[in-house]
Amino acid sequence: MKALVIGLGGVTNGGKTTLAKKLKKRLPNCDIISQDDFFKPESEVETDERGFKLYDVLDALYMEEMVKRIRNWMKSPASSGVVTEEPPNTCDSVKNTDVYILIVEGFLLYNYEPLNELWNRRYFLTLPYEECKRRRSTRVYQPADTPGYFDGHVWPMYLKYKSELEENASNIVYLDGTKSQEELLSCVYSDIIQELKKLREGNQQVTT
Ligand SMILES: Nc1ncnc2c1ncn2[C@@H]1O[C@H](COP(=O)(O)OP(=O)(O)OP(=O)(O)O)[C@@H](O)[C@H]1O
Ligand SMILES: NC(=O)c1ccc[n+]([C@@H]2O[C@H](CO)[C@@H](O)[C@H]2O)c1
Repeated sequence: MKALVIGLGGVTNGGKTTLAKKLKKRLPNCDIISQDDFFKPESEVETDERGFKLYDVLDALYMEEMVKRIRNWMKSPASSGVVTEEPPNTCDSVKNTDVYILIVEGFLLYNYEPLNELWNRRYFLTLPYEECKRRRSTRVYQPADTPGYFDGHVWPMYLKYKSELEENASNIVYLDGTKSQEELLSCVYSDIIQELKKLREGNQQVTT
């Protein structure tokens, strides 16, 4: 059995969750793990001297639990309940596939060492400051952003993380999050199909 582990990272409100759900609908045997499900409870998240809760750092997340969840999936993808009906709108090259696909979506995926060896392919959605701030202002988190939170914590942490990636991490496919949902979907979908084909061709080489 073969598995593909896809990272869908990027800026807050970049459209990660939206894109992951659309991909799942079009790909066979596809499951999603969301980093947002691993946030610590508010009482365990540190507060800085300005009174900002420090949510946009790895310390705010139960990362070991997330790695365990991913590794469990990899041990036995078929038993995680993802065996799906053939998606009606998928293309021929993924029909009758024995490949399982895991999409891990989240805002801090590529600066956590234990995850680095797991990815088959990594994407990163970006947004310019204005658009990110606009989208974020329409969302209500629990707890809600306090005044100045975006400019004082969220955006600076994102810039720091992104510049670390640009310096250290290779093979990340950057995506412009201002593109339409359809365009992003078709770009990432066809790229994943190429990865599936590579896996299949790899299979053939082994068996013939
Ligand atoms: N391509 C797009 N163009 C315009 N708006 C989009 C696009 N994709 C998503 N959105 C909108 O942007 C907002 C954020 O989307 P989404 O929740 O998918 O982002 P996210 O990256 O998962 O955010 P976070 O991880 O911070 O919760 C939503 O209101 C969504 O409808
Ligand atoms: N899910 C949460 O517990 C939570 C609480 C407060 C803020 N956030 C924000 O989620 C984004 C990642 O999706 C980060 O930018 C956090 O600020 C999440």
